[in-house]
Amino acid sequence: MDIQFEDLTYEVKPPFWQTKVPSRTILKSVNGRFSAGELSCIMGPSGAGKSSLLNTLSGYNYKGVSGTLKLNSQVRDEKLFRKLSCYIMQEDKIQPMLTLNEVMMFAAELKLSNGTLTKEKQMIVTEIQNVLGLSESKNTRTEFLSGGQKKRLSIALELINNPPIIFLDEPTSGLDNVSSTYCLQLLRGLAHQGRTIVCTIHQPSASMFQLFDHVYVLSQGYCVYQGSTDQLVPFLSTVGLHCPLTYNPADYIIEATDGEEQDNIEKLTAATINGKQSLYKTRDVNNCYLNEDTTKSGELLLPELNGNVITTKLLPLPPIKYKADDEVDNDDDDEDDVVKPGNTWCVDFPTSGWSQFCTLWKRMILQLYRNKLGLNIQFYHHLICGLAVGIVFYGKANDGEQFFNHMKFCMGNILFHTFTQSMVQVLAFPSEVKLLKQEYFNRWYSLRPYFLALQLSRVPSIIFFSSIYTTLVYFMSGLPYELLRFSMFNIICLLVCFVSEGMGLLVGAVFNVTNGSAVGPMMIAPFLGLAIYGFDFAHQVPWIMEFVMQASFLRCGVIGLVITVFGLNREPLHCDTGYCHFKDPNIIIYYLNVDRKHPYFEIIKLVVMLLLFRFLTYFALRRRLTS
Ligand SMILES: Nc1ncnc2c1ncn2[C@@H]1O[C@H](COP(=O)(O)OP(=O)(O)OP(=O)(O)O)[C@@H](O)[C@H]1O
Repeated sequence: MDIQFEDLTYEVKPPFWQTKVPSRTILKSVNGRFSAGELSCIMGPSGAGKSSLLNTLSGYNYKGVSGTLKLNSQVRDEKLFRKLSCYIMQEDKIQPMLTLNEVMMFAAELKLSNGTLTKEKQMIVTEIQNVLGLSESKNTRTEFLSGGQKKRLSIALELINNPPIIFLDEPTSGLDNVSSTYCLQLLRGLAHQGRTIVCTIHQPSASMFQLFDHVYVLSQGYCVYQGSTDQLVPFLSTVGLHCPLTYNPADYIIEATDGEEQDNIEKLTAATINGKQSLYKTRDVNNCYLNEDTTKSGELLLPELNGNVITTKLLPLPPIKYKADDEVDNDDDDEDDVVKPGNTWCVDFPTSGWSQFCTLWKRMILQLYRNKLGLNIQFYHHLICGLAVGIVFYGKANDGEQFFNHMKFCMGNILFHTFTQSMVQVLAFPSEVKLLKQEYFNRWYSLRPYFLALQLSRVPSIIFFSSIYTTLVYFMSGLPYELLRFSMFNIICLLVCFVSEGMGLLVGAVFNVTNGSAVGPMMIAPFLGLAIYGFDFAHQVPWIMEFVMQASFLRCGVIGLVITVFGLNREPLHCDTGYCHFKDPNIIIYYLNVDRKHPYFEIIKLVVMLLLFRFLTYFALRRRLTS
């Protein structure tokens, strides 16, 4: 499938509050073509606009983009194009805590249709592992893979559903020369089977440069060369730029077009008519380069890696029919697309929402269970904090003289759950969002099943750890051995956990770790202020403040605990000094002006807040994934 672009402009506007900063044009009416069966690269000096062009062509950037994008000479349908292409980002974002084979099998579960048997999925996965030289590491956990293996795994994951168009941002970054060459040879082999492979590369060595069929050179947002690698030097000579024989042509053109060589940029842009003019080597009758990497027996010969020559069968590309007019999908709702018969590329999601949910849930549970260090930290955190709070308030729950300690006990428990659950998500979720963004962009699954799996996968561990803490503090503090009271105590603490987790997820969905770790506590602060406001003058709190205080889930939790601890027909407390003002628990309840409140009402409010934070997180994620 050939990609063409005409008068492509990409303009970045400053944020609305920076009124004096002008908008910036990154790509300036560039033109070009990337053909099927070729390994193409976008080159240029740093800041030339390579990543911007790749992001624009892949559909990753769409705001501020103007011009015409075509597929096989027809204006492309973006939605269909997304199904035909995949984008492998520079940073290798790979699911942690799983082995290479498991990661690939989960990807196969998500990317191959429900009708494909597990045996067949494993065969496809094994074949790709063989082709990409990953079979020896298939049982290695992804975090222990080398940089080159990670890069090949990123490619392997996207090859599972065999897309005809692959975009890669800097596939060789962070790799040594041998691994880079191996990676490019691999991509060249895949391209020569009929795929369109486009990657950006900063400055390839001479040997790497020769592996590309087609190069597109950008400088300052203009196209300064487009054509085959072997035509570059003759082309440069026509405009008076003579590349010495011993010089790497890639280095030469980058040096000749860096920011200070304005004349050269203008000359070359004019000569290529900003990409409209291209210089190709001879093609065969099928308008495709002769495939020198493919042997007659249908095997792909890959270079030697660690002493082994990898010879394997090709990953054939199925025949692809593309007729933009026929295939335009007018359904606006991404989630409800149906399979169009006869063309497997037209499936929005190859698996059902339920199947996506099950696969994602299994993957999340496995990752959670494998994260032994994380589980141990959480276990000891809850155990030690539970013991510490239990010791501090040991036997005090029955003491009529300890009014302030009773309040500290209720608030302390709520604060413990709030900080524990929210901060874990604030710190952990942003990295998961990056992974989600890549998988979502490459259409592995839709957001709804992911979100549901995310919510449900954490429930068992939150219940388990929270119960350890609450059981310890409940019994060590000396609260009555009553099932209803103990259950209510647990439920209220659990609901605070879930609301706080939701708040942490919301912050993690919107902000990165650095900003989130400031915003997270900042968000808790007003809720905390509202939670403790007015307890010592509860009957004089103005109605407006009473109304505002309802918004604090911490207050709901504290009131819920106060009523649970001192309400529900609690027996009078002990009093050793003869007179204790708060000996009767009803006086505490009255003093705090919660005598007309019921714990069930606080529970309902907490459930509403729990749902509210979930909805906000869902919409924040949706916005993040589509912006
Ligand atoms: N969203 C953005 N807002 C402002 N400037 C941007 C934005 N995206 C890109 N730029 C600017 O556009 C120019 C081109 O960026 P781009 O990342 O495409 O360059 P590049 O050729 O890939 O560079 P490098 O090789 O250094 O990665 C840079 O000067 C960059 O600062």
